[in-house]
Amino acid sequence: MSESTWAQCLSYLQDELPSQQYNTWIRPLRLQAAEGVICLEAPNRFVRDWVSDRFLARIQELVSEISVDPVSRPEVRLEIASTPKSHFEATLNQPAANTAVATADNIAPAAPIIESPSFPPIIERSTDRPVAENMAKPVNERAVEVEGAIRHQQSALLPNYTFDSFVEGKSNQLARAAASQVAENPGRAYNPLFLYGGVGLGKTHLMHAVGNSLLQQNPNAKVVYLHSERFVADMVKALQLNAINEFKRYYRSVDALLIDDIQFFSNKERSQEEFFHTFNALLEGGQQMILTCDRYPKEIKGLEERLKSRFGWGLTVAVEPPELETRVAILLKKAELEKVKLSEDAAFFIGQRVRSNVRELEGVLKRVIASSRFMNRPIDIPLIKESLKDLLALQDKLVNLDNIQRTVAEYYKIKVSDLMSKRRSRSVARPRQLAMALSKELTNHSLPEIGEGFGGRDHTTVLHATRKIKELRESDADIREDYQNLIRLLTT
Ligand SMILES: Nc1ncnc2c1ncn2[C@@H]1O[C@H](COP(=O)(O)OP(=O)(O)OP(=O)(O)O)[C@@H](O)[C@H]1O
Repeated sequence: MSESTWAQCLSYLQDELPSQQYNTWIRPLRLQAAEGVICLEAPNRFVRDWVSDRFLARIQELVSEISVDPVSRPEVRLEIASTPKSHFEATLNQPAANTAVATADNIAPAAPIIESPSFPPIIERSTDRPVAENMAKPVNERAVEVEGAIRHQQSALLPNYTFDSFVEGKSNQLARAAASQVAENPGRAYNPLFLYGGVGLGKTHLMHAVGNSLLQQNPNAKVVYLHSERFVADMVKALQLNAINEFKRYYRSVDALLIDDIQFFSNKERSQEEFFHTFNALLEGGQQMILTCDRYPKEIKGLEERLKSRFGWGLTVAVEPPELETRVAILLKKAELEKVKLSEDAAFFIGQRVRSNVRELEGVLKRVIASSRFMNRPIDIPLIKESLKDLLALQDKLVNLDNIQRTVAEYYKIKVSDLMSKRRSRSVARPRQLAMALSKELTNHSLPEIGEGFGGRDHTTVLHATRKIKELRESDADIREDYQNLIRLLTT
């Protein structure tokens, strides 16, 4: 099969599947030329099994339809791209040390240092110490200095960011499953694990959960967590100290490298170059990498193509904003951790009103807990209303029936008056039902009020609409995606 037939097949799949599924499962597949068969390479076993269970039949069908010669229909085969051996297998049996971070003495044998073939100009320049001053220092001294500086700056893992304290829901199920597989099988399950999604949705939490679990299994493991800006700063420092080899050695000696918010590598060419080589060395050495980003790798502007494509070699998973049930479960869990009594009704009330992300949800809960302590009152709905007065007033102003109707009409390219009309054709009836369901979810209006706002309909019509949309969100990927997009448009 030619590249172009596969591209055609991809474009069908892209239309058929929600983007998250397409990006996670289909996009990483690579076509390998073979005679009479179509060999698709999956980056790892997990992707291969998943694609095989859920998408292979459809891929086969499409390939047969698209193929020029219908008689010799090629068979589609899925294989795993060859993966490196896990570095953890080699280090797991080493004696435990008191620290999870290497010292100059206990540094594990470094992965081969690949010198950059070309040396682009340094653009992430810093000016606090002239290079010449450091050139005079003996190499060992510089190495210790760089090691010390890096170790000093490196962030510690947060001990409370564990799998136990992470509440699972539909929005993060896949990411959590992938993270726990990485924790069980570092360097082998998926490398790198790439978590992406909006702010405050739990990417850092999951990343730390893997790190904490690795340290629990092997206290001697060198698990390094840092923000991408730290990597850039360390590199600049190393260049100033004329100790870039020590920098390379340090980062390549880790058992697991966790880098947060890699979108900050954007337009930092020298850092990308350095990271590219670190990445290759770690991958070759079977050392685990986990990366987070606020968007899908291919959408990061100012990032080299070769890095983008390498990020897809492991598993790329989205973390979505949590749905209501998960928001409520998170609130109950956080209250339990804080040893505070929170009824389900109260959690539901907050969860319905705070929808953007988990960090905001936590902030609101903290405010409510503080008010309850301050006023010495139990957490009930009147107390919540009082302590969140400003936020609720602002929300009422922002999300109302009017702007829900306008947003939905715009989204489906229909008129607001269609939503009010009695027209029953699918092209307006479905958007109308969605708009009603969103009104129920996002505003404090009662069913009769919503019915009234949609051309004087009965409250049972609104009830039917909300039930129908709930059902469709389970069974119809397009409706699920539309609903999430609309929530996002209306609440952020
Ligand atoms: N599913 C969850 N269960 C429990 N706590 C969660 C969950 N998701 C997020 N949190 C909490 O929400 C807060 C924000 O999460 P985190 O810092 O991991 O977000 P993030 O996706 O990395 O955001 P950013 O991109 O802004 O760094 C943290 O305190 C985290 O513990």
